[in-house]
Amino acid sequence: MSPEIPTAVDKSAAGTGVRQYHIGVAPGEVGTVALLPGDPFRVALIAEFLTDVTEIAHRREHRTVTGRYRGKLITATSTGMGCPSTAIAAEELIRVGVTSLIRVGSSAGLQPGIAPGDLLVSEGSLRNDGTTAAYVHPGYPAVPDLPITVELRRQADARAAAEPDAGFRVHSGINASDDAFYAETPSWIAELAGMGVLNVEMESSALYVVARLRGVRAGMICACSSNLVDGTSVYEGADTRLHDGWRRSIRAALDTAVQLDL
Ligand SMILES: O=P(O)(O)O[C@H]1O[C@H](CO)[C@@H](O)[C@H]1O
Ligand SMILES: O=c1cc[nH]c(=O)[nH]1
Repeated sequence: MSPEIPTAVDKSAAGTGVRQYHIGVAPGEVGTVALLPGDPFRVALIAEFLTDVTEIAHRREHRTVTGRYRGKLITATSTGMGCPSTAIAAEELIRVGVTSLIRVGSSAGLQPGIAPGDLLVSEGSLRNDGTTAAYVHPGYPAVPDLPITVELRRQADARAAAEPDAGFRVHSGINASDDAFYAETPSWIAELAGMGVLNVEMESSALYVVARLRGVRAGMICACSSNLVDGTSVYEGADTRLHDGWRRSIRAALDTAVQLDL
């Protein structure tokens, strides 16, 4: 029998009600809903839609602003790339009072016909990451909040209807969350596509699992950056379609926050 080792720190209780160690945000500085891009530079893009913008903190990859959209207080915090930093950002935002988390990401299409700039609403995430394995059983599903998901789809469709000549489409389905961008081999991409997985990104599985475990709501809408099966790519060279997709996904997330009063 191994001896019981006493521990001084219980992380499940650590840091509640104080300025957070990684994201640098304190209770009272955030709204109840947060939009989560991966890239700190896209926090500024979200801020363009807000009034009364205040930068709260910028530590490591986590930049946070608050502002108002149609009167509602909105927080935007970047997660950085991948599940480890996303889980930290989600845990710390929840500790300071956020109850709804909407990722506004970029993601690669895995089915033919998904084009750069198209909008992708997540109905669930295949957990190909290490972080969620530290939290839950292998069979535990990574699923978003249903009302948020349905409203994201409705708002995305409304954006497409409002811009009939813009040439983008809306898709929804299961995505994968991979840990390793450059370890996505042709055979892994084909396997995901063969299972009907719609798109791949790197954060939503952690976001959904942490949200479920902590009793808050989460969802995701992405803009397509490239298509890994038909080869339409914006990885090499500038392309305005991804940027336009980000703006539309942010608008759909903000309107979802207002419509559901998150
Ligand atoms: O643009 P973001 O939101 O960071 O999302 C995608 O982009 C990064 C990879 O290029 C990963 O973080 C992936 O999930
Ligand atoms: O956005 C992403 C994430 C994973 N792999 C990709 O090709 N793109």
